[in-house]
Amino acid sequence: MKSLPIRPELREWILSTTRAGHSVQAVLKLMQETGYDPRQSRSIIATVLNMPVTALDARAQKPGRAPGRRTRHPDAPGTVVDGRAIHVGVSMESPVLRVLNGFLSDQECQALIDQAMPRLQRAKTVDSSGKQQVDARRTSEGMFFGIGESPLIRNIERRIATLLSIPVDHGEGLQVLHYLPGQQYEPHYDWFDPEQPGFAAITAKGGQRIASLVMYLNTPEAGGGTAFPEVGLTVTALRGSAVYFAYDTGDTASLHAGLPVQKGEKWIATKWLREQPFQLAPR
Ligand SMILES: O=C(O)CCC(=O)C(=O)O
Ligand SMILES: [Fe+2]
Repeated sequence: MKSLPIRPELREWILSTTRAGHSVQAVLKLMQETGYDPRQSRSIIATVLNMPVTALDARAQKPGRAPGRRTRHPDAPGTVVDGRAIHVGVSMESPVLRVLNGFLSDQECQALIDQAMPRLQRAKTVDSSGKQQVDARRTSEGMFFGIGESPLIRNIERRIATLLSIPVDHGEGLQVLHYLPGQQYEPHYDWFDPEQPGFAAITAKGGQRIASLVMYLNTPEAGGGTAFPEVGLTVTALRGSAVYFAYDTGDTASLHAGLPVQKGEKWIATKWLREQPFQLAPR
């Protein structure tokens, strides 16, 4: 896209208004009310705030609640699931987020790493036509466990289902990712963008994603936290803990990134949850 000349006063106004706590969507609305056309205002805001225009397109969409089932957000101070005490270390409502301490035992973390290691491949993302593709934004290696494929996986899936009060079959297969120093997962949303041409194909089974649980299987020596840049929060990657976040379609507060590992390595297991059953789960 060609860059537009932006008046310094307009640039300063956008910066000071967002710094004062107004949402980007509010800034967009104000600009349109003062006569800027919507495309032009999006492009100007994206340039000034140094963010992808696509993120602003999503902001402009009306956030929507997927019609299906929702997860229950765990309450502080925590709960006992299957005899395991899980503590809510941090709670936030926008985005809806919980840091869950003690979600996995050290043995479970190690077993997940050991079982995933021989099956790792360069991590893929889903492209706009619904196909899996290698993605430069995601430089880690990964693999998927089949739903309920072993007693270990079944235990973890049941724990997630109980804690979040959603049936096991609403989950996608558990994904394990491995990052080396310098590797990262750049800012993204886990919900699927309805404007993307592949949306219908991606959501044909299971519908929209409604929540994510990222479990940390080890503690990187430096770096590798999960950042939520819209709220200035970084969750530390700590073995056995997890971050849960839930979202509606278009919820831009759920923007998140796997920060580059600076030293050591990082292993995570991610469970994405859908609004409808995604698969037939053996129980
Ligand atoms: O690596 C992380 O901390 C985040 C991973 C993530 O965003 C995902 O698996 O969807
Ligand atoms: Fe993600």
